[in-house]
Amino acid sequence: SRKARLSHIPGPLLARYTDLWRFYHSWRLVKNEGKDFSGPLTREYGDVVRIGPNTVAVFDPAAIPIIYGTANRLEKGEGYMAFVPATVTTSLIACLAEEEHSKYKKPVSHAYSLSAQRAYEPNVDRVVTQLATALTQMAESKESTNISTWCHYYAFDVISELTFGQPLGLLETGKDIYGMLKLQKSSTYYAASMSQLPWLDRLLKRIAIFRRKGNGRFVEFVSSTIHRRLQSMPKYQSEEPKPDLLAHFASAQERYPDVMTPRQIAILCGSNLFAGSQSPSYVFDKIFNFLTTNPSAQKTLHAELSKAQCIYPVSWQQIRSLPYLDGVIREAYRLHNIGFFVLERITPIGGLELPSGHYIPAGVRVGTPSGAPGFRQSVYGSDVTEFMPERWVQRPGESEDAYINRKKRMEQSNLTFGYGSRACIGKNIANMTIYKVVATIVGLFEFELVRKPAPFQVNVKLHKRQP
Ligand code: HEM
Repeated sequence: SRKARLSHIPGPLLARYTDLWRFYHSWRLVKNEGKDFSGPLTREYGDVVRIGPNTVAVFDPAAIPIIYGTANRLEKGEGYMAFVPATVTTSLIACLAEEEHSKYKKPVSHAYSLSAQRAYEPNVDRVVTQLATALTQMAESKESTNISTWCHYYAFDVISELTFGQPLGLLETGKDIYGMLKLQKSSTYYAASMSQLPWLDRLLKRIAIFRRKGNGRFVEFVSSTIHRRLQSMPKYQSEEPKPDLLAHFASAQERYPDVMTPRQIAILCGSNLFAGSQSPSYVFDKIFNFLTTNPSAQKTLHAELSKAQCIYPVSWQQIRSLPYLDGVIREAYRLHNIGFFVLERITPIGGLELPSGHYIPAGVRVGTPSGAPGFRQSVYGSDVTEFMPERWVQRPGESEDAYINRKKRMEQSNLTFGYGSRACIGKNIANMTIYKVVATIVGLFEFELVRKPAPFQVNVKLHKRQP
């Protein structure tokens, strides 16, 4: 029986019998975002823990290449379907079979590459400038504001601008005009918990009310923008730089007419807007929570930007290797991770042997929660829960070699963007849009905290710095 097959893997008693254990914990972890859940679990059960009748969570970073590497190419588990609407089955994140995934990824992967991204930088600058202008007005009027919300607006507007050449308009209006922030919050709860009970997700999606396509006005805005752009799109040569992702998608239509249908292009754009704004919004929240409660860190970062003689909005080239800025953002990446969702894969015929020596039989859901490796005390030290940009910077007295090795270990014990063929396709875009905006607004403003921050509530008074 299933129970007996995994009886050699330790775990909470209830989890042997029901998925309700992980359902509950996943929901609770979204609520207590940023908490280290892996520490208590591994202290009690070790690095390989049975968290459901047929699900095993693996916390040993050495297992990451085995589970996610291209050598084994394990397929994704059904839990991923909870991340997409009922009618969408060809979104990259939810293509469970590897072959199916390659078919849909191949025509679009170039659009997300570093070389394609160079052409997007002016679009990012436009949106960064829009945010800086809104913040300048608030600084002048001396009103206090929630900087976390404004960065969330930026996250939506910038990804929308890069996807189809037009922002959603949240920064311009200063309002969540489509109710996206609320929708994103409820979707996060839904996906975190329903991914643990895929049968319930399937059932709910059969019920009419869950089959609605979501927020009507938003869907209409997105589809009419895409439609209009596709009608008036110039014909690009395949090597020619293109201003945004939609231009790449449209030009791939010629070479891959069966895959890049108008519907698939709409799916790609829609999932970009969601996947591309959700994690960044958590990252911004962490960054500004940290910087506003630590004025000395704000000073250090500002001093680094001044020394680099940054001109605002900063260029990507100018700031991509500033060590303290890099440390601030890497800490937010490491600590922002939400949820208990193991990036689940299905063990292949013949099962899977883990580096720890554990054998997992075939057909078992196995994986690591993306946030867990960043909380590894043996790699990051006993202060893992602290936001400490300095841990990414060379220490006084530390040799070059020792620093490189220490950093490499931290990078290897990290699953923020996933690993292997299913890793985040938007990582380069995420880096550029996040580094540029953080550097620009810390360069232009000083933030004074007006009350103790809470999740997604970082209320500040802004002071414009002297040029
Ligand atoms: C801080 C920012 C971000 C983080 C931490 C993040 C994290 C992740 C993770 C963990 C995965 C899934 C890996 C797996 O299932 O094994 C993923 C997939 C994905 N992300 Fe991101 N992401 C970020 C930003 C973005 C952005 C800006 C975009 C769009 C431009 C994006 C688009 C996607 C897509 C389309 C997938 C599915 C890829 C595939 O299966 O081929 N993400 N991301």
